Amino acid sequence: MQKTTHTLQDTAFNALLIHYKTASLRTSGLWLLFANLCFTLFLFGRHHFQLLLDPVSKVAIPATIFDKLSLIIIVFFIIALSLVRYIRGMLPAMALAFVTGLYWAVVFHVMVSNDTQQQLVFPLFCMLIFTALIALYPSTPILYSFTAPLWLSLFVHLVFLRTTIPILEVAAMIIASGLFESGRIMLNRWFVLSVRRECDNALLVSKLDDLAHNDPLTGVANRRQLDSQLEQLIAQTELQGGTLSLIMIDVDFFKKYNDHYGHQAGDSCLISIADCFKHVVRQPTDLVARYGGEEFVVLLPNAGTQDAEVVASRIKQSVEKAAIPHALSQVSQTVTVSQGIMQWAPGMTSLELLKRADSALYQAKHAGRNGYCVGE
Ligand SMILES: Nc1nc2c(ncn2[C@@H]2O[C@H](COP(=O)(O)OP(=O)(O)OP(=O)(O)O)[C@@H](O)[C@H]2O)c(=O)[nH]1
Repeated sequence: MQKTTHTLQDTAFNALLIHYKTASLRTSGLWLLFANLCFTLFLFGRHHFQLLLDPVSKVAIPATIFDKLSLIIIVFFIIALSLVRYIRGMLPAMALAFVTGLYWAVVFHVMVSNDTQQQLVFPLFCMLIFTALIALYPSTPILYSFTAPLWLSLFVHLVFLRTTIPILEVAAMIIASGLFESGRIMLNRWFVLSVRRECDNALLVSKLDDLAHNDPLTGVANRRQLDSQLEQLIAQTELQGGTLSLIMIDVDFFKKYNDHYGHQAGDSCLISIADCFKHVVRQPTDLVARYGGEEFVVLLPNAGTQDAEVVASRIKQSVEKAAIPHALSQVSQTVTVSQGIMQWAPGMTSLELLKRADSALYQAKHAGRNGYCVGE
């Protein structure tokens, strides 16, 4: 039982985690693509910045292949920005992240190969990976799809394409990697923890709601829910017209049952009887409630006396079919119930309706039990 509850809790938690991951990645993915577009625009505009900042030297940054493809790249980012909300599933998201990361890896390669632009690479690399970290930390596979080509291109360049390995730059890259990975783990833990808290709170609220509205033994509605539902139904029927009936049910010779079989068996008997009631009413409009002790009430909206009598006879049959042995009953060898039916009439309060149903039940008891009487 406890294992089942744990599995249900885990399932709820996993569903919530996926929901929040998707929602968060959808928003932050947009932001990341926008940041990428800004970085790209900066790169394409850097010739003009350079000339603006240093007009005397007139040293222009040489154009690369990317400057020639600038329009295509900007259009790619704009399309990706407008498509991001339609992305469903992990693979397409990873593919988009990978293509974007690959684009930057190639950009870096071109920049590193071009001597005058090398100083831009490391700051741009750091900005990109930390921007990606902020946006994509809820999903490690998507984050790594984006950053893996970047790490790889820088690593290959530092280690294989240089004549001597630049120790300082390698050290800076290792520090950046350490900060990135520890930051990712920390942010991810906070994310999972906050979703876990949210899930626990939701479960707690649902448990409290259950306790506030349902009877803990039988699981049917409790007196509080019955009272509020009855008031609502009376107000509704008064306003819109229509019919409303109520059946009050009492288990026959239940004191004797308890005395003979014990209180625990009495509890099990009440659970089985409540199950019988639940199975014979219309769902979800009718309401089965525990009125108190071994008394139950069935509320039947849009039902007149005749409909209620049909339900009462179904209840009788269902309880008989359950065949719960009752050695001390004077009317049967199994547990039986007596029922009082009352139809609501205009002007009748909920208290009056319950009182009249109770009188009808009293009549049914006097008439020999294991049956029902209709109140007036
Ligand atoms: N096991 C159990 N017994 C309960 C519970 N609530 C009430 N009872 C018992 O139900 C019995 C009700 O007894 P009575 O009101 O005398 O009614 P009865 O014995 O059914 O007699 P009749 O209604 O005349 O047929 C009492 O013994 C209560 O202790 C419960 O939650 N569990």
